[in-house]
Amino acid sequence: MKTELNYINFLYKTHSKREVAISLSYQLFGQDLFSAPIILINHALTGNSNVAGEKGWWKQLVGENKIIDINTYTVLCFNIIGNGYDDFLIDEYEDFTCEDIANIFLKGLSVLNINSLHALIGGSLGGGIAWEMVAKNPTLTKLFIPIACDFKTHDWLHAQCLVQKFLLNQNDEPLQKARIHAMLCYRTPESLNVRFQNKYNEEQQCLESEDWLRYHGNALHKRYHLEAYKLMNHLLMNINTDEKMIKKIEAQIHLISVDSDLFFPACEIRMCYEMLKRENRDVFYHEIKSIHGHDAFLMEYEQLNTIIKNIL
Ligand SMILES: CC(=O)SCCNC(=O)CCNC(=O)[C@H](O)C(C)(C)COP(=O)(O)OP(=O)(O)OC[C@H]1O[C@@H](n2cnc3c(N)ncnc32)[C@H](O)[C@@H]1OP(=O)(O)O
Ligand SMILES: N[C@@H](CCO)C(=O)O
Repeated sequence: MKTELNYINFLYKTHSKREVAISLSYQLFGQDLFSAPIILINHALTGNSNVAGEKGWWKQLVGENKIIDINTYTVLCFNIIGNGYDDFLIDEYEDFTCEDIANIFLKGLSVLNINSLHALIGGSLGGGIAWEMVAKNPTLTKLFIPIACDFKTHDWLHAQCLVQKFLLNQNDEPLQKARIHAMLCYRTPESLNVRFQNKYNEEQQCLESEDWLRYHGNALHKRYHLEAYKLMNHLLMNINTDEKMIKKIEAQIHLISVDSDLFFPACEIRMCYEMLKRENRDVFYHEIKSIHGHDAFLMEYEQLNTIIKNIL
């Protein structure tokens, strides 16, 4: 499957009052627009609009005869502006918050004449942006499915992103080192200890776990821009959805957490569920059981497939 990048161009004034020429890129998969229900998927930190097909980051979930079946749905995915996938980078990244990205995605939907969605799904940072979108437009979607994320950045997440910021702003392999620290936030002690068992890699003269971390640092360095990572980290630090507005969301809400998530802990997502329940929202809570932590939403496909199949 090969789908092209499309662009929507407009001027946008950020919350910080900077006017920026935006070129919002997106990809469409499956059925032609307006011939089928539309599912918008918001990508996570280092993801992009290429959600399905050979190199699709969620090809286990999205595709022909997959749970998100492109024979049934039109799947739309925007690139978070400045992620570099469309060669567009942002230097003044601190001008943007998740609220700005939500406004930009909503403008994109409006330019495409999409007034309502069958489902809005977002993982991690993409889920944070999705929360900001539904808070701004409570009738936007029939189903709202935020995965491994919350409607705001809590202290713990902010603290991890602060360490990321320190690493990204120093000169010695900034992106590689930040990714190595981030991998520890995306996994758990048990995930690493069970997998690597203190095994030593004779060739590399280091623990297998260290080799794996270095591999991931270098792999991201090869495929990602430092400016883009700084922006994404800054956005993660600035998810700040208006709590009053989320109580007005009309969609059926399905919160999906990972029981071992160190980044967006399940206990916070459960608290959000309780709060929405008290407000009589149509809300459900699902939990992925995994030793792998936050990244389980990219690993535990059997569980995720079952959960999402029962929702759609
Ligand atoms: C969510 C979004 O919006 S998109 C972003 C999602 N994608 C990413 O985060 C990309 C980075 N990838 C990852 O973090 C992980 O690969 C995951 C989460 C996708 C899967 O995790 P795991 O199942 O633990 O995979 P793991 O990290 O061991 O291996 C991934 C690849 O790295 C390779 N690899 C891992 N460690 C090493 C090493 N030490 N030396 C060489 N290669 C290695 C594996 O062989 C594998 O290669 P393959 O994909 O060609 O088969
Ligand atoms: N590991 C994933 C998810 C982080 O939330 C990424 O790099 O995008």
